[in-house]
Order: sequence, then C-alpha cells, then structure tokens
Amino acid sequence: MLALALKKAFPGFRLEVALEVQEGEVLALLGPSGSGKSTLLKLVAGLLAPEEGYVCFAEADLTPLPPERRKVGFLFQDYALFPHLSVADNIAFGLLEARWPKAAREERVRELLERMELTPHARKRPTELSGGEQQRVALARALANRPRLLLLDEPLGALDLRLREELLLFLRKTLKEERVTTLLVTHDQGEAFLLAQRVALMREGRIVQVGRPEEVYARPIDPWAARFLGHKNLLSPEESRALGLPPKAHLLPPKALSLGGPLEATVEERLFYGPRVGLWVRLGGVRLYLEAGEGPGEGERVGLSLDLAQAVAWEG
Ligand SMILES: Nc1ncnc2c1ncn2[C@@H]1O[C@H](COP(=O)(O)OP(=O)(O)OP(=O)(O)O)[C@@H](O)[C@H]1O
Repeated sequence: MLALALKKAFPGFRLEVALEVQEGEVLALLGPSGSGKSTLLKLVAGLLAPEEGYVCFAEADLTPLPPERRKVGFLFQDYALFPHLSVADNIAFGLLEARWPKAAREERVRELLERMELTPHARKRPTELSGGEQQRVALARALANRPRLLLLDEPLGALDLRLREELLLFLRKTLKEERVTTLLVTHDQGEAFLLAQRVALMREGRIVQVGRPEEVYARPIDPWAARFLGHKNLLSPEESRALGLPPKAHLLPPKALSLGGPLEATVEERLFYGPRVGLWVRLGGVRLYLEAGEGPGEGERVGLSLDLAQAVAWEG
C-alpha cells in the first residue's frame, strides 16, 4: 500500500493531502490547472521535499530517501529524456542500472518499442522525434523496469486522438496485468475514469472528494465538483421548482433526459461531437442539456422525457 500525508507551501499556494492507495490500484488525481497535482506527484517521487509529512510504500518509509532510491517509475511533463542517448538506450537506461541480463534487457526494450510504435525510431536521438514520440519514449522508460509504484503526470498529454486512444488502452492493460500501484495525474476526466479504480478530485491543494469513477460522477460533492466533471444541468431552487422538484438546488445527470416524450421543448443549440450530439433545449423557462445519437436541428420543437428520480439534491 502507498500511504502518504504531506504538506507543502509555495507563495500563494498550500498543499495539504492525506491519501492511501492499495497495492495494484490505479488512483487518478483529477483537478484544474494549478490545483497541486504535479506538486503532489513530485513530493511522492522525492523531487520536492515536504515541509511536513511522510510517504510510505509497501511498509517502507520513503520520506528520507532521494528519488533514485525510491524505486519508483515516473513520467513527468517535461519528459527529460537523455539527449545523448538513442531511443532504445533511453528505454534501457533503468534496466542497465538495475543490472538486467543483456538478453532480458534487449527483449524488454524490443517489446516496448513495438507496443509504443517506436521500432523505426530505435536508433534516433530524442531531438529527432516529435513531441508525441518523445512522450512515448518517456512512457516506455517509466514502465521498462516493471516498477511496483508508478507516477504518471499527464502521460498521454501530447498525443493525437488515435494514438491517445490506443495508448490509453495499452496503458490500462499494462497497469492491470503488471498490477502496478499507480498515481496518475490528469485533467482529462475520460482518461481518469478509464484508467483508474478510484479518482481523487483536487482543488486548491486539497483533495475534496475520492471514490470510484461512477460514484464521483453520479454524486459530485458540490456544484464546483459537478461543473469540473462536466455536468451541465445544475438547477437553481427556482429552476428545480419549475420542473416539479422540491425548491432546492439539484443536479440533473444528462441521462435523466431523453428525446421523445410528453414534454415540449425547443432546441436552442445543437453541438455535433461525432458519435453523438449535444443538445441545449429550453423547457418552459429552464435551459437543459442532453445527449443523443442524432439530433434535431436548432429551432425545432421536440418531445422530451424527464426522469426526475435521477435528480440529486445538494446537501445544505
Ligand atoms: N517550484 C515552485 N515554486 C513556486 N511555486 C510553485 C512551484 N511549483 C508549483 N508551484 C505553484 O504551485 C501551484 C500548484 O502547481 P502544480 O504544478 O502542482 O499544479 P497542477 O495541478 O499540476 O497544474 P497543471 O495541471 O497546470 O500542471 C501553482 O500555483 C504553481 O504556480
């Protein structure tokens, strides 16, 4: 298990976090820019020293150890590949340090080159690669040594959509198969939900909610968390009452609404996303968002059904 309690302050910023991650679990830190995700990861890696607190993994206290003695695989945003080494040697670096036998080393490097679609680039230097290619090298290097604890900061950040989806599935499979305890930083909710067994929402240096992706998405702790997770139907007490709910603030998940039904609404905006469309509709005085496979055009009148049982009231 990874267990930590950490405090760190920068001018105008304070981080204070306590967290436990089970062996083999992937936990995603999800939060807006500047919420402290990278700082937390650097504290765990030993690249930053906390003012107070500890980091323990598998019952060993890592707090006093320098980064290289923590046996942690990590990938940070500024990949920091070794510029004088080839792609293959960058990936093999940790294996050499850990004295893997030559044959096993070569096999592992070959396997990772292939999975990351880097085989044609094996002999190139990092400066001869695109951003996405460099990122894949960094990811391969972080995974090479089969670390028991892995820290990933936006591992899929600079990739195009196709590679991102492929690597996402590859990463998901690898983390599951190798049962690596992982802390993953992302501001992409979809990535967090797909990769992690639990997500921790960070805001202003603190964790405001932790839970399974389904739980956190269905029951965000407050309107801020709901908005951050992409919820759009945050109803005021007046809007709630207009729809037949008690006069309290509510969250209405998109699946509580569907096209076809007894209510009459007008489509105000139609957003084409490819596999689905997003529709902003007006129902009486309330503007609501829903998604559909294909949608009517802007200005059209549509039938709507509304499942009020799915509405979540905010506490207090
Ligand atoms: N070395 C540093 N010195 C001073 N302030 C810092 C330092 N590193 C980070 N900060 C500040 O700490 C806060 C948290 O930064 P951090 O990089 O952890 O956020 P983040 O959630 O990872 O953001 P992003 O998603 O943009 O990477 C920010 O306000 C940042 O300016």
